[in-house]
Amino acid sequence: MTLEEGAINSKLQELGTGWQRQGKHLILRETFGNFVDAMAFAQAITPLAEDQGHHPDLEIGWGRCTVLLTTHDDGGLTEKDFTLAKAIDRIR
Ligand SMILES: C[C@H](O)[C@H](O)[C@H]1CNC2=NC(N)=NC(=O)C2=N1
Repeated sequence: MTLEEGAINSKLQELGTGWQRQGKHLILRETFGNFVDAMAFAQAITPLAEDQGHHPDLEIGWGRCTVLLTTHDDGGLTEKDFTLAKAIDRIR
């Protein structure tokens, strides 16, 4: 079940700095000093996603890893996206 606007805005405030809401996505653009660290960040997210059965779209380039969260099955933002975002915050 997708979250209502008010719930999305209040949950967004509970997340770490840098998370942005764009339409049906939560987005985090992390930067690094090299490609290896960007890849390592993506790899560190892997077990969190597997544990939660919820998977981000990741875009990796030199010095950057962009995390996009949405619940494809429901067509928008759900609790699952915020739960994964919080877990990602703990490994930043
Ligand atoms: C069958 C499987 O559990 C589902 O397709 C899950 C897997 N991971 C998922 N991840 C995300 N981000 N959205 C989903 O709707 C989703 N669905």
